[in-house]
Amino acid sequence: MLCTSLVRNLFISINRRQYHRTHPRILITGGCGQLGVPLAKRLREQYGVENVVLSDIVRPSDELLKQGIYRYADVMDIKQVQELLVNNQIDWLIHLSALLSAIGEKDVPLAMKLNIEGTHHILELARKYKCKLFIPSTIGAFGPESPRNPTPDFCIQRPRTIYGVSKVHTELLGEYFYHRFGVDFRCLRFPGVISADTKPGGGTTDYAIEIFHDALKSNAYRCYLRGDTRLPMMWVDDCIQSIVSIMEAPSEQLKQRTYNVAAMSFTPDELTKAIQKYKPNFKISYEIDDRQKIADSWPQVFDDQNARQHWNWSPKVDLDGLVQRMFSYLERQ
Ligand SMILES: NC(=O)C1=CN([C@@H]2O[C@H](COP(=O)(O)OP(=O)(O)OC[C@H]3O[C@@H](n4cnc5c(N)ncnc54)[C@H](O)[C@@H]3O)[C@@H](O)[C@H]2O)C=CC1
Ligand SMILES: CC(=O)[C@H](N)C(=O)O
Repeated sequence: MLCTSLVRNLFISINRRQYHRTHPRILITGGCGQLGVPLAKRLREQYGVENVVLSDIVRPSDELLKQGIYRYADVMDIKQVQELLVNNQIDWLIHLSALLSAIGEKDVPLAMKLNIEGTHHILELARKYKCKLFIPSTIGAFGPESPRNPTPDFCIQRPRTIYGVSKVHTELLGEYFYHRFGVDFRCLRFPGVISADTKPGGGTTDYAIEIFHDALKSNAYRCYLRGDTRLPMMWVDDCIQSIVSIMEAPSEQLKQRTYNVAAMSFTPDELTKAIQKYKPNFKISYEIDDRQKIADSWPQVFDDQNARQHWNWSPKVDLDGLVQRMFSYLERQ
């Protein structure tokens, strides 16, 4: 009798483990921002609505609430995230909360607290509860001394923003936790991500989103970066696909824990020309601000050959595809 029940329990536990492997329970922090909303949508389609918990400190829209589970969690308070991890039997932790580059320079103490202390909490919880962990990094993790065209995965990194410094800290600490404690840490350095249905959160690359809204509203845009400022960019669906791909990649396929991912690079002048194919009378003017200095210290072209070779990374959308998608999404709204 005892033996039968032991065998049955063992069976249930093996089945549950297998189920969690194919249907991981996922917690996203900072999930109401530009990347979290489309990421939650994609993960819910892939692994089941009930398996994805979206968390943030902001009040979610009614539409977001309808899409699945939402919980309040401030990453500065480790106990709030811990409670969610435990109560929801989380397998994958996707940590998106951060202050981006431009907004981070406006409130350095908050950026240090959120981007550095918040990340310490997440790393500690991933270690304690053996969660697979994804934290994005950025082109902003490089600085003026880095090679800018192209910028490889491994080169000098001396960023000059608190955002960049906090992301280098995340990359190094995540890799340390992988080597020292076996935390399955995975990290991608993203270019500026372009999307139509969620707003950008205060970065240096935001112009490449704002320009479409203003093109539709007034056929004109005043840009805060010089016309020849080349930066790496990516359509949001490619960004979301890269997260799913790296999370699903078998551990032995990953020869490093932090990878560059790229899709395209363009300047405001080049983006203007691509927009004028749809709106021939569109005009751009320039009023340069502090963000120029940040952009001038960042990569112009990202070298992502390791991601392509190790886990078959391959973006789908180029500049013309991006412009076409932005107008078709925004015109429908
Ligand atoms: N959007 C982009 O172009 C890029 C984004 N990334 C990275 O991707 C991640 C997500 O970026 P986005 O979605 O664009 O940022 P976002 O600024 O749109 O969203 C960040 C979210 O974090 C939340 N948050 C702020 N304080 C919090 C706290 N104490 N506890 C919990 N959540 C808090 C905010 O409410 C917000 O919803 C960030 O780590 C960012 O560095 C990296 C490269 C490019
Ligand atoms: C590239 C990023 O990390 C972000 N969009 C920013 O401009 O700060």
